[in-house]
Amino acid sequence: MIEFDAVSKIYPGGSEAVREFSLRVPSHRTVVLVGSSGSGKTTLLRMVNRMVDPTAGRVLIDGEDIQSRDPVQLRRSIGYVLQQGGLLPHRTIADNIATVPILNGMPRKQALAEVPALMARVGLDPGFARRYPGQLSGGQQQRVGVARALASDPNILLMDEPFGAVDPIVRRELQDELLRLQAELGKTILFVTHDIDEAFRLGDEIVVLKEKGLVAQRGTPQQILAAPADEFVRDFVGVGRAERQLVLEEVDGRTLAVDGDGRPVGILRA
Ligand SMILES: Nc1ncnc2c1ncn2[C@@H]1O[C@H](COP(=O)(O)OP(=O)(O)OP(=O)(O)O)[C@@H](O)[C@H]1O
Repeated sequence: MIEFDAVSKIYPGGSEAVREFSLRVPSHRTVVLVGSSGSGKTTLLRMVNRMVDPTAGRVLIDGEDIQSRDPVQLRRSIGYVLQQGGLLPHRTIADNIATVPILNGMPRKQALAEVPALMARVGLDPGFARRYPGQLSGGQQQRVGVARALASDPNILLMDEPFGAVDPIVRRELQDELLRLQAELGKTILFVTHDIDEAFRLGDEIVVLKEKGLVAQRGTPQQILAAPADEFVRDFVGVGRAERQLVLEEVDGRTLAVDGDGRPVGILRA
C-alpha cells in the first residue's frame, strides 16, 4: 500500500505544486490521478520514488515512511514508466530491459536471459531484442518501457502519461495490454493521465485533481460518472458530452444504445 499523508510541495523558487494531499493506494489496485496540466500529478507520482521530496507531510509504503529509505535503492525497487519511454537510445532493447536487474546485482547473463520472457509478457516479439529504440514504433517503445519497469518484479508501478505520445488506436491497444497484465500480475499501480476516458478504462479508483493537487472527487468510475461532485467534475468528465448521453432505441426487435448525436454505440444483450 502507498499512502500520501498530507503531503505538500513548494518547489525552490516558490511554485506551489501540491497542497496537503492525502490518499491511500491499496495493494494490487490501479489508482489513476487525473487532472489538467499543472494540477500536480507528476509531482505526486515522483514523491513515491523520491525523485521529489515533499516539503511537508509523509509518503509511506507498506506503513514505512520512505524518507528513511535510500532514494537510489527505493527507485530500483519501483517500476517507473514515462511518456517518452525514457529508453537509452544507444543501448539495445535487451540492454534497456535488463538495466535495473543488472544495477540490482543480477549477473548480466542471467538478466539478459530473462529478457525474451519479459518481452513476450508485454506482447513484443522477442526478435526485437537486438534492435535499438529508434528502430521501433512509438507503441513498441512504450511496451519496452513497461517490460523494463517490470524487469525486477517490483510490487509498485508508477506510470506517468505512459500512452500519451501514441495515436488513439495504439493507445487503446496499450491500455488493453495493461489491463491484461494487471489481471495477471496484480501490481499496485499509480497511473497519471489527463485523459478521463483512459482513467475510466484503467482505474479501480480515480482521483480527479484540481490545481495544486486539490481533490475534486475520488471514487470508482461508476461513482464519478453517476454522481459528479460539482461543476468542475461534471465538466471534466464531460457528463453533458454527446457520447456520454446514451438513450435506448428499439430497432427490429433489438434494443440499441444510441449517443446524443444519434450514433449507435452498442446493443443490449438479450
Ligand atoms: N522542478 C520544478 N520546479 C519548479 N516548479 C515546478 C517543477 N516541477 C513542476 N513545477 C510546477 O508545479 C506545478 C505542478 O506540476 P506537475 O508537473 O506536477 O503537474 P502535472 O499535473 O503533472 O502537469 P502536466 O500534466 O503538465 O505534467 C506546475 O505549476 C509546475 O509548473
